This record gives sequence, structure tokens and C-alpha cells, in this order.
Amino acid sequence: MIQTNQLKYTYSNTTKISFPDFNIGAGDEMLILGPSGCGKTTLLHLLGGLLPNQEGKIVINGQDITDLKGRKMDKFRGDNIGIIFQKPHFASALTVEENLAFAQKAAGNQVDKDRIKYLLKRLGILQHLGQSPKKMSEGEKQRLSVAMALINKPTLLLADEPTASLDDHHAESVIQLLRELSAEENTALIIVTHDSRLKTAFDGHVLNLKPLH
Ligand SMILES: Nc1ncnc2c1ncn2[C@@H]1O[C@H](COP(=O)(O)OP(=O)(O)OP(=O)(O)O)[C@@H](O)[C@H]1O
Repeated sequence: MIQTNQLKYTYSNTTKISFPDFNIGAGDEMLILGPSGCGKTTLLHLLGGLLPNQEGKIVINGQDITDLKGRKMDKFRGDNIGIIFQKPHFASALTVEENLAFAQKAAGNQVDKDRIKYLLKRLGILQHLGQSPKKMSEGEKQRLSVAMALINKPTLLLADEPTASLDDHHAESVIQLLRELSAEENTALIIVTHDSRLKTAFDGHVLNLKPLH
């Protein structure tokens, strides 16, 4: 489903990052673990085609994404990849439902209200359907981020420190929902974190990144 080969990224002469190769199948899950500054966000952004690939290969569903630029990468991402960023970002002038409908249209899909309601119900935030995301708590916003990332049925879900802004209780419930929904929809799930408490839950499916210096 996704394979990397000899992936490297250089920000400047002083910051060169080499990533270990990995290979995960459809519906698999993996935790990318490492200390602050080791390159976790960089790797996730490379996998999502948000940073131009400089060296090495990333193959997703048989497509080498190194070959995709601009609109072609945007289309590929819309069809295949969902991303959850460290901090949720939504259009606060739109309702929760409109945000999700916008995400469907932006990926070139028809608005599917049943899918919107299904995900919001599954994530326990259906009561916010007609409200602005501004009115939601941090935990609810992070669950809306999960809905936004899954709305177009991606085959790969990338999550960057999805629990960074949450307390332990909310963090655990977001991770559990992410894993449950990914498993139900056969979506491969890659979570980046510096939180080694998650390690045991992922049962060996962990990619450890080393400190740069
Ligand atoms: N735009 C940039 N320009 C120059 N150097 C950068 C840039 N972005 C990141 N870096 C450097 O690249 C390295 C990896 O950064 P990255 O954000 O990928 O790490 P991280 O593991 O996600 O860190 P954290 O856990 O703190 O979010 C760091 O040393 C950082 O200083």
C-alpha cells in the first residue's frame, strides 16, 4: 500500500534527514516515534506530498508520488490520502456540515450528507452539525479533524501528533476512534508522535526515528 526507499530530506547544509525504509499494507497501522526535531513532521509531509520529494522513493497504491507535481499531486491526495494536522483548522464562517461538504467538493466528489452524518455520529459530535466549529471543545475539534480526514474514504490516513492539544482522557478516546474507524474502512493509518506511551498499544508496528544530532 505504501513503501519508502532511501528517503532523505535536506532543509539546509546543516539539517539533512535520512529516514528508515518501511512498507505497510492496506488497512495496516504504524506509529512513527521519535524525539522533538528528529524529522517526524517532515516525514509525514513527504508522505502526504505536502513537501517536494528530493531524494528516494515513496510509492502509494502503486504510484510513485515523486512523479506527481502541483495539481496532479493535489488530485492524488484528494483521492487517496487523509491528513490530520497537529492543530485543527476549519473555516469558522462555515458550519460543521458545510466544512465537511466543502472537503468533499474540494476533492472532486459529490456532497454525501449520509456520509457526513455517519462520521459525525460515529465520532460523537453529530449535535454540532449545524454549528460553527468555533463552538466546539478542543477534543470535539480534534474529532472533527478525524471526520474531515476520513470524509473522502482515503486508503491512507496520516496523523501528526493528533493528541498534542488534548488531556490524557481525550487523547486516548481520539486515538481509539481513529484506530477503530481506520480498521472498519480498511484505511492504512500512520500516526506520528513523540508520546512513547502509545508504543505498547501499537504492538510492534513502530518506526523509531533517531535524534538528528
Ligand atoms: N522550514 C524549515 N527550515 C529549516 N529547517 C527546518 C524547517 N522545518 C524543520 N526544520 C528542521 O528539521 C528538523 C526536523 O523537523 P520536524 O519538524 O520534521 O521534526 P519533528 O520530529 O516533527 O519535531 P516536533 O516533534 O518538535 O514537532 C528539525 O531540526 C528542524 O529544526
